[in-house]
Amino acid sequence: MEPATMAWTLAAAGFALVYWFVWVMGAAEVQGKRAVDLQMGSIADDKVGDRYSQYWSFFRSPKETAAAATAEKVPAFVDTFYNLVTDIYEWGWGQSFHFSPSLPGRSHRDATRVHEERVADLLQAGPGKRLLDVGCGVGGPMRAIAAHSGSHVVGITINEYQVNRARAHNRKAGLDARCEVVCGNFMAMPFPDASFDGAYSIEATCHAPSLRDVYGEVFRVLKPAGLYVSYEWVTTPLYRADDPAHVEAIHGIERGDALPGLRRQDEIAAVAKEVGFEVVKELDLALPPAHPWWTRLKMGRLSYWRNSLVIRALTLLRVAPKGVSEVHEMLYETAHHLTRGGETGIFTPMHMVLLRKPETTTTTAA
Ligand SMILES: C=C(CC[C@@H](C)[C@H]1CC[C@H]2C3=CC[C@H]4[C@H](C)[C@@H](O)CC[C@]4(C)[C@H]3CC[C@]12C)C(C)C
Ligand SMILES: C[S@@+](CC[C@H](N)C(=O)[O-])C[C@H]1O[C@@H](n2cnc3c(N)ncnc32)[C@H](O)[C@@H]1O
Repeated sequence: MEPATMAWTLAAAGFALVYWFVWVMGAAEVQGKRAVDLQMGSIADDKVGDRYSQYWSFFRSPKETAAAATAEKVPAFVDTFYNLVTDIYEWGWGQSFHFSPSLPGRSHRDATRVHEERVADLLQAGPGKRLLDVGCGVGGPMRAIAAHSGSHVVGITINEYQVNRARAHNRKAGLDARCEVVCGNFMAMPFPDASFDGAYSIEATCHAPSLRDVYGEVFRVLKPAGLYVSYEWVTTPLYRADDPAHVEAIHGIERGDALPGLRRQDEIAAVAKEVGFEVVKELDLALPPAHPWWTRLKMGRLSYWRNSLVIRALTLLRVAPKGVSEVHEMLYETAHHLTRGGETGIFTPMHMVLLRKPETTTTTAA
């Protein structure tokens, strides 16, 4: 072969390989985000590195920092985290930012949908009902629940970038008339008292420095007899604070997921009762006969490696902002800690509580 022909053939093959690797393989499981579209939320490209260091500085705060001062900073720290990870999550996981028990012989997408529809069924949702999604992400669960039940869903997230992504997805799915998204803090919600028939939170309230504050707000905005379902991230009774391997896994989960501190399983219902809820049902959905939720993380190892290469190449070509690689590495590590948490049984991301606001509430004088 002529050297020139050889060079052209190699160049064409190289181009085809890069195209396949980045545009085809690199697309999200639920198409919508491609590697070439990765941004860092609303952070300007040249500020990604700074924000990433800022994120880590939260975990380096001096011990003597008053707990209250740290708690005040949590919403801004969580907002920064979601600016950094939202696109990578969408690209590598899909539009629902949570886990689900795996369903043998069925896709991740099916398992995710079933876990979300369970919420709608527990809430007895239906047409004419107005539901609140507490910590809605980019709205994967909201769309599934609105489509399954016919209800109207209002979602709240602290992250403005997610609000825009969620609204765009709602429009694209033709569900924008029944799915609304609001930017705000779920510990001080911009909704009137008794304005929702039901509410749910999927793997979101673990970001709150005080569960009492979120549950108290949900209680306030629910109508009397309204139901609330929450899937909580907690440590299980198998967790031993004197086992260094346990501590490492739990700290790894907290650091890689913007958590001010994981709660114990038995704290959840206690807080719910304190704010006035009746506990209708409480169950760890990760327990057998459910199939492991962490197998999806384990099976993804090959694609993480591919994703890492794609991100490095795009950063080098200046298509993706600098700093994305570091964030991706952090998530890779987090996946390892989450898997350890699941395999050892010391952690669950799906401790489910079904709560009811009593028909009549008595207000106690202060
Ligand atoms: C509820 C929360 C988020 C839970 C999960 C949706 C995410 C937790 C860890 C994330 C991921 C880890 C590894 C990434 C991988 C290296 C990358 O190539 C593709 C994306 C990942 C799979 C990413 C996807 C989302 C998670 C599974 C928390 C924050 C409370
Ligand atoms: C892991 S994501 C889960 C999103 C969604 N429930 C899902 O399953 O796809 C957690 C969500 O909680 C939101 N969140 C965390 N702290 C918040 C706060 N203080 N106020 C409002 N939203 C918050 C985040 O912005 C994010 O949307």
